[in-house]
Parts: sequence; C-alpha cells; structure tokens
Amino acid sequence: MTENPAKNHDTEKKAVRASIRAARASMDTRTRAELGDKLAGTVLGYLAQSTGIVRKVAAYTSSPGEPDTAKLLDAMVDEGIEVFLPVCEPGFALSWAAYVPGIEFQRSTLAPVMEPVGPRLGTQLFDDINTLIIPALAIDEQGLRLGQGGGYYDRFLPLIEDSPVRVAAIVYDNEFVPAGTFPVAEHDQPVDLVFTPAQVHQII
Ligand SMILES: Nc1nc2c(c(=O)[nH]1)N(C=O)[C@@H](CNc1ccc(C(=O)N[C@@H](CCC(=O)O)C(=O)O)cc1)CN2
Ligand SMILES: Nc1ncnc2c1ncn2[C@@H]1O[C@H](COP(=O)(O)OP(=O)(O)OP(=O)(O)O)[C@@H](O)[C@H]1O
Repeated sequence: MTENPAKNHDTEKKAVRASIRAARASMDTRTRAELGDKLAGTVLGYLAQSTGIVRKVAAYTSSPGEPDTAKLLDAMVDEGIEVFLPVCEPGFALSWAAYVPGIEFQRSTLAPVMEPVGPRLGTQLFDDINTLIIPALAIDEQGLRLGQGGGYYDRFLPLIEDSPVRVAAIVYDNEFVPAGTFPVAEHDQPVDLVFTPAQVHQII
C-alpha cells in the first residue's frame, strides 16, 4: 500500500492534539485559575523589562481548557498597555478589535471562541504593536507551534512578517516540548518566545 505522508502527518497531529486537550480538560478550576495568575505575572515581568515601555500588545481571549488569559489581559490594561484581540473572518483570516475591561463579547460564528464587539482593525495595527501573543496546544524547543487546527495564525503570521512585532505563544509548562514531539509542516513559522506560567523561553 502507498504511504501518504501528508495524511500521516495530519493523523499524528490529531492524536497529539487530542491528548493535550484531554489533559487540559482534566485540570481543576482552581489550578487553572492559579496558573492564570502566575502566567499574568510572568508575562508582565517580561513586558516590563524587555523593551522599556510596551504600549500595544495583541493577545487573545482564552477558551475553556486553554491557559487562562483573563488576568493577563486586565493586568496589561492596568499597566497602561493597549490590548487588541483577534476576530475570525471568512477564509480563516483574522481582524483585530480593542479590548477594554468589561467590554461585551460574542461567540464567533466561525470558530468556538469569544470575540469582543467593536470596530475591526486590519494588519496596519501591527506597525506599532510590540508583542503578539498567540494561543497554542504545544510549542517545541525550536519554537514551532501546534495550534488548534484552524490554520488562522499560520495564515496571519506571514502577513506581518515585515513588522518588528515579537511573536510569543502561551502554553502550560509541560507543553513546551522537545523537537519531534509533533509533526511540523513547511509553512510553520517559529515563534520568538514562549510564555508559560513558570517562565519565559527565548527561542531566538
Ligand atoms: N482562544 C483562542 N482564540 C483563537 C484561536 C485559538 O486557538 N484560541 N484561534 C486559533 O486559530 C483562532 C480561532 N480558531 C480556532 C479553530 C479551532 C478551534 C478548536 O478548538 N477546534 C477544535 C474544537 C472544536 C470544539 O470544541 O467545538 C476542533 O476543531 O476539534 C479553536 C479556535 C482565533 N482565536
Ligand atoms: N499559510 C497557509 N496557507 C494556506 N493554508 C494553510 C496555511 N497554513 C495552514 N494552512 C492549512 O490550514 C489547516 C490547519 O493548519 P495547521 O494544522 O498548521 O493549523 P494550526 O497552526 O494548528 O492552527 P491555528 O493557526 O489556527 O492555531 C491545514 O489544512 C493547513 O494545510
């Protein structure tokens, strides 16, 4: 029988995703909240010392199971940082909307995520965004990323290649894994940084 490498690749990715999602789903609410607090402290510590005063960050609203970003979003706003969140658009594109604490959220019709209401902004926003924080299920030591499988960020990241933004992914500590733990494709772009509750890993 002829092997189909692309298909094997997808099957293997699916298996790794399922195993990480199951582990995340088994985490109790209190541990998730504690790790969310810790994550906020770790990321704020990084932003404060990395570039002096960071003014604009693009991040995301966590879904149940993902490391909790709610504390982080509010902590950044408290520090005077302007925060922007992704909005799913047709064709697996992303636009961006401003986050302010207490803003109304609505469920995307395109993906199982919550999104802020308000004006949608395009890639021009990234001319002065300092750091883009993105979700992942796992990141390997080369900075390569296993996402939820939509392909939204894989398509978005090349669009802002020329902007000076630093790209950071958030995972739990045990999801920062050795290279080879999950398959990677030609189009996968490494992130620059990995934020976990316990630490910041600089990839390059
Ligand atoms: N919090 C968060 N926001 C995000 C992403 C993300 O991964 N996390 N995205 C990253 O791209 C984009 C939305 N795309 C997504 C695509 C698939 C799934 C997902 O969980 N799919 C699963 C489970 C479906 C379900 O539970 O209903 C699946 O398809 O099996 C999530 C987001 C933009 N916003
Ligand atoms: N730059 C791209 N152009 C076209 N299709 C792409 C691109 N990147 C990824 N895809 C397709 O999107 C689908 C999901 O890709 P992949 O498994 O890499 O997503 P992911 O990184 O897990 O998702 P996300 O970025 O949404 O978190 C695959 O079918 C893949 O071939």
